[in-house]
Amino acid sequence: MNISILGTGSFGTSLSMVLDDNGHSVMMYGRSNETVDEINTNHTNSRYLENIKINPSVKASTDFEEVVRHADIIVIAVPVKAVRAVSRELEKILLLQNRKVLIVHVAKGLELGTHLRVSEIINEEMSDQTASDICVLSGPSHAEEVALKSPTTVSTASIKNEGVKTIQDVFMNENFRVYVNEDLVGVEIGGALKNIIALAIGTLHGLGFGDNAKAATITRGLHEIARLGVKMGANPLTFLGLTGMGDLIVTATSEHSRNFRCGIMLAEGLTLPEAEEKMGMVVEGVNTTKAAYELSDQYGVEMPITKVLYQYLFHDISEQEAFSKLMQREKKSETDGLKDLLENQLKDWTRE
Ligand SMILES: NC(=O)C1=CN([C@@H]2O[C@H](COP(=O)(O)OP(=O)(O)OC[C@H]3O[C@@H](n4cnc5c(N)ncnc54)[C@H](OP(=O)(O)O)[C@@H]3O)[C@@H](O)[C@H]2O)C=CC1
Ligand SMILES: O=C(CO)COP(=O)(O)O
Repeated sequence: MNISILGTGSFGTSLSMVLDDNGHSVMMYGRSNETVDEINTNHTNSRYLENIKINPSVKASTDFEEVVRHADIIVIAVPVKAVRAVSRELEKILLLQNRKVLIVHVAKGLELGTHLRVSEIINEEMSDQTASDICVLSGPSHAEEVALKSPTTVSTASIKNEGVKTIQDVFMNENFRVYVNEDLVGVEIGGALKNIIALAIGTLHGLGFGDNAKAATITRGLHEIARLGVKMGANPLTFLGLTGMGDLIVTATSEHSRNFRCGIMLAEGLTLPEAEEKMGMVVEGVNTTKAAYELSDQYGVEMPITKVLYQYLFHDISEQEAFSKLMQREKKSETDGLKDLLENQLKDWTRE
């Protein structure tokens, strides 16, 4: 098939290799002349994927119209804050070309202000005339490892449940396994909110906290992700899967993770803008912490780790204050706030 990837960052580039390996004709859209020239000439993308040779048949261009015209399937691989503008432009071009494509996005986060999930943003900007379905592809999948063909498993879900089979077929190979999931909300919420927990654990790591604290933050982090997700309509079981537990583990324990590394830099004393600047790549957990904090208020869901991280990032409370706030909360049962939600929601998802 003809597939175009919007974004020449780390993940878009690694996915271009998966798709090219699978025999598809792949074009990438990038806004930087330098990166596009490097991909076409040297078959590398040194800013985003060091020491990786990209398949020579992958082509890149700064001409958005040309890249869109190439495709039956479009992969949106830009940070969440760019998804609305890119989708709006895509809608405009596809209307001019009088064409309809299948959309799949890989962005993990929530939009600031609207709190929308990424498929909702795209759906607001695109019409039935241009998009046959809007899918997400998400799961534990660091770009650096995908590019090395290290075995990776992800899930796909979509608005109409129509395009997922095609997405599974075009991406899947012996090193890249794709599952279908019917729970779009859960898949997107798991992928977005794990970044908050990874940022928090990076900070803990940077401050020299031990493995006990990290395990506690992963476990309690998953609880609060599930609590919010379930209130938003997700299947509780999704949070035990690749896009919940799976992505949380990989992001919260890996030096590849930009969220984890950003947390370390904060613990070392860099300000948030300094840490983001030094990273030079997107740290989705920052905006998502703010959006999730506001959502937790809107849905009346307790999210103590998100709340404390929000205060630490945006209201300058010290690390010490942050962690004593978490540890000294009132006494609770471990399943408080989860049991009823899970039981009721699970019934809905298992009813035929
Ligand atoms: N990296 C990973 O391992 C994974 C990332 N993801 C998710 O994928 C999304 C993209 O991440 P990733 O590739 O890592 O990000 P990077 O920071 O590596 O790259 C972002 C890319 O998006 C481009 N971009 C930004 N704004 C625009 C815009 N307005 N129009 C066109 N292009 C734009 C950048 O272009 P420029 O270079 O010109 O700035 C760059 O090519 C994120 O939501 C991330 O959470 C998901 C799974 C794994
Ligand atoms: O989502 C990812 C791996 O699944 C990448 O995480 P980071 O954005 O923290 O690098």
